[in-house]
Amino acid sequence: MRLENVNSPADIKNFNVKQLDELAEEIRQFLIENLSVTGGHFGANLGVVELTLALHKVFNSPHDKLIWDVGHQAYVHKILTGRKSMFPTLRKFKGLSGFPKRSESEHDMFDVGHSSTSISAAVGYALARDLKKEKNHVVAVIGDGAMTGGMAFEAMNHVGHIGTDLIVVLNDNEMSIDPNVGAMSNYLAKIRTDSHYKNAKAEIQHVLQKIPTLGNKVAKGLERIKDSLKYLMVPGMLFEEFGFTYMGPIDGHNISLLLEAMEQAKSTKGPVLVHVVTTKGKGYAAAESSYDSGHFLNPVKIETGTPKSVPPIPTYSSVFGNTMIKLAEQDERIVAITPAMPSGSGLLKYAEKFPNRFFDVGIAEQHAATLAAGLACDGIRPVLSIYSTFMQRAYDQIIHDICIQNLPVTIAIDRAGLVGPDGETHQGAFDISFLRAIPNLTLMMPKDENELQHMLYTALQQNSPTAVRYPRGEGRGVPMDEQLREIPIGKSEILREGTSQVAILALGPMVQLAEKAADVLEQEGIFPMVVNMRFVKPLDHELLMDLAMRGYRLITVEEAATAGGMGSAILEFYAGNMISGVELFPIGLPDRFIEHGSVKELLESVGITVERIVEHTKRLAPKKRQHA
Ligand SMILES: Cc1ncc(C[n+]2csc(CCOP(=O)(O)OP(=O)(O)O)c2C)c(N)n1
Ligand SMILES: CC(=O)[C@@H](O)[C@H](O)COP(=O)(O)O
Ligand SMILES: [Mg+2]
Repeated sequence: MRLENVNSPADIKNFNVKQLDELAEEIRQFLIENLSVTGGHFGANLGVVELTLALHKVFNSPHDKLIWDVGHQAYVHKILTGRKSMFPTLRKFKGLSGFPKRSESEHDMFDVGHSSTSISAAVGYALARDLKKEKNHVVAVIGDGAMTGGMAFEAMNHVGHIGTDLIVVLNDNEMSIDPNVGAMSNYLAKIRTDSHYKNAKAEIQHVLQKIPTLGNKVAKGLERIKDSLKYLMVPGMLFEEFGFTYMGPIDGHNISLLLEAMEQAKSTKGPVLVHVVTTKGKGYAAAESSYDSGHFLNPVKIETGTPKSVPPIPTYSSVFGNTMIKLAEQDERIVAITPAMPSGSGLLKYAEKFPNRFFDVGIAEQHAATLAAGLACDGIRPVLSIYSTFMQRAYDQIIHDICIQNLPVTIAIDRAGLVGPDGETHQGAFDISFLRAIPNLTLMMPKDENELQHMLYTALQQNSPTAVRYPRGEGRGVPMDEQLREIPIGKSEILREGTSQVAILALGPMVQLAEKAADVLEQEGIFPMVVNMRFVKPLDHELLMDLAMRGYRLITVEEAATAGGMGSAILEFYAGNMISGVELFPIGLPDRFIEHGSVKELLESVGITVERIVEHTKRLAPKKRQHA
């Protein structure tokens, strides 16, 4: 067993190829054993075992800087940098993060989780090195999916301009979370598969150099031929035109070829791109073949495949996907757009049914939003399906391209609220705060999966931008109405009238918490009003006015940043209408980034609990007059 003696990159520096291959198999076994218990990004990590070994053999982390893109494939990097004993706590509360984090290790150069940031960060490190006149290697490891992200091209454009020494390792496995899409993916496939590309570059350059330089005219003509030959024959020309020296494609599971390539990259001046071809899920058949090789929550289930005895409670995403099918059947103007998350967003069945009305644009949230705007300008009803956290990438496009033009775009915001194990980079904490300030935009959230389908239907009846936010995971298991109905915009739903002059104003799944708190309070003689707020914008002004006039004290509960959230909006409403003296206690996410863990643990850690709602409702409820 070699792995037990590997606790830092130094421990593999003297390994030969055979020993590294043996270690690779032990690491694969380690991943399978550990991830079948903890879950995590299984396929991506199985695919980079040899690549990560080669990187840590050739480069000297942390003196040399290894920067991971998206970072979900950095488990092997963590195993080699002294954290293998922490894997039983992977993605657990207060345990090992699923992504590189500078606070976790000196070998983690950049906190990641959102795609396509690695080359920009690497340029930063390279320029810092140059400014300090230091000597080290900077390596960005980016996947073919992440390479479809615009930021990657912004960074390559800059690198090509400054020409600093930088190595980009492109890990090409033809997969994003789902199969990769786009012209970039097709381009890479061509390079990958065309055998004659293998040594074309060397041969071409050898032949071209042999041609004697003749008179000016002929030379110019030859130059043009050389260029067109290069375009035809030399792989990676796209990257060469960005100023990179392209090397590849290289078998990403052949350690000796990888070592050779990394050594060559190390000794090449200027920007270098090493194109490595791997198989996602390598070494675990089910992960190699399955769509969901992006991340298995528990690979063991694949083998046992034990169906659950009780039909599972549908997830919000699956209800979204099923509702999209229903709506699209009724209205041929409807199309669905996803930036690279078809399966996660519940759109696979929809895509099968309506292939011409489904657009997976790759990791390109900005393009996805403005694409929706363009479609809406010309009579189409686009539904932009996007995770709350990734929507942060498209904020300007939502303002500038969708809302200023007041276009009928529906934004289906999935993963709104805490997502749990993915941690700080993925919590859907901020969308209420950054969306509700935008004029023309309607923002609503259902209390359960049944109300989600009605809200989606309602959104598509509007002629203006409408966002529906809903959480990750299962709904409440409530019955689903057959007939979809329109919910009056800006109208909340009073679930319990109550009699105690205190109201709990809850948003989305927080309604469930509010009702549990009301049950506890009623045992103690306090009968709060419980409201399913439904809308963050526009608020139910009539209800809020009525509560103020009747002297109600208010508790707001939202699984979103308190700063700028629904509670803030209500306070602004009262202030803006010069209504003073309304006591309101906002319960929401605190002013810090929320780490990884289960949603239940995280809610408790931030005080979004039944107990805290009870505590503050009791504090605010008017005291009963003691009878003499
Ligand atoms: C901005 C952004 N959009 C979407 C995602 C979701 N996401 C995580 S990994 C991934 C696919 C990355 O594919 P690739 O870079 O090829 O890595 P692989 O999983 O194939 O190793 C996506 C779309 C993200 N992390 N960030
Ligand atoms: C790494 C990444 O960004 C995605 O794989 C993300 O982890 C998916 O999240 P869900 O599991 O909520 O679909
Ligand atoms: Mg990939």
